[in-house]
Amino acid sequence: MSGSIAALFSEPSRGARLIYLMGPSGSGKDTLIQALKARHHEVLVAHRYITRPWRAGNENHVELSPQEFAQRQTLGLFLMSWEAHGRDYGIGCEVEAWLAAGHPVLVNGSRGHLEEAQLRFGPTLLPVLLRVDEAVLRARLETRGRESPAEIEERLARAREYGNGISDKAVVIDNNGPVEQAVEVLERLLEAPELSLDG
Ligand SMILES: Nc1ncnc2c1ncn2[C@@H]1O[C@H](COP(=O)(O)OP(=O)(O)O)[C@@H](O)[C@H]1O
Ligand SMILES: O=P(O)(O)OC[C@H]1O[C@H](OP(=O)(O)OP(=O)(O)O)[C@H](O)[C@@H]1O
Repeated sequence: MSGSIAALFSEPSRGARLIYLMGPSGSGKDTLIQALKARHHEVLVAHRYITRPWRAGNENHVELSPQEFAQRQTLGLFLMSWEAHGRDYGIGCEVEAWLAAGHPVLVNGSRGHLEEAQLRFGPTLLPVLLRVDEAVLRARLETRGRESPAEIEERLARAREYGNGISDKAVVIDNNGPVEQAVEVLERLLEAPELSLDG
């Protein structure tokens, strides 16, 4: 069945989907994406442009200074962008060309930006929410060790902000257990026939 994931990302098809992966900071999005790519190198993941040092964390993002970010935003070079935890996040406009060429794209998104993204993309956007219990999230953020205690509290407060409103609008993947379990759920989702809409 994994062949269908390879085909999904290698054979252009009309109606390619924007798979919009959300979850509070620390819920395991980067870990899930890396685990999926380890199994399926064909998966196309949009690089994020972030005003965060490229060395920080385990994401292959593009570091921009606040000035660079503001310039690109002014020039309309972001397909979508948002601010969180004192950082600016952007998804580049190149992703629109990938979708137009018939390639589905996995985007590491934001719950806070979901409404705007859905207005922009409509049914092309497939919302996926990674869910972890608060105690697990706290432990994961502390183990990650990238943020100060105050920044962890800020992330936990933001995690509570969106509550269940988002889960009603998204496919929910539980990541309280081993990440392999979450990857298998995501694989099944990607292999779902309606995802590989064919021209
Ligand atoms: N299923 C899991 N089981 C155990 N640890 C996990 C799991 N998923 C993620 N982690 C760990 O939790 C921390 C946060 O994960 P990360 O991928 O950075 O989250 P996000 O990208 O959503 O901020 C990392 O230290 C990561 O190794
Ligand atoms: O709007 P929310 O769903 O609450 O998400 C808040 C931010 O956290 C996520 O990024 P990431 O997990 O990379 O945060 P980090 O920069 O702390 O790693 C997400 O991409 C948003 O930028």
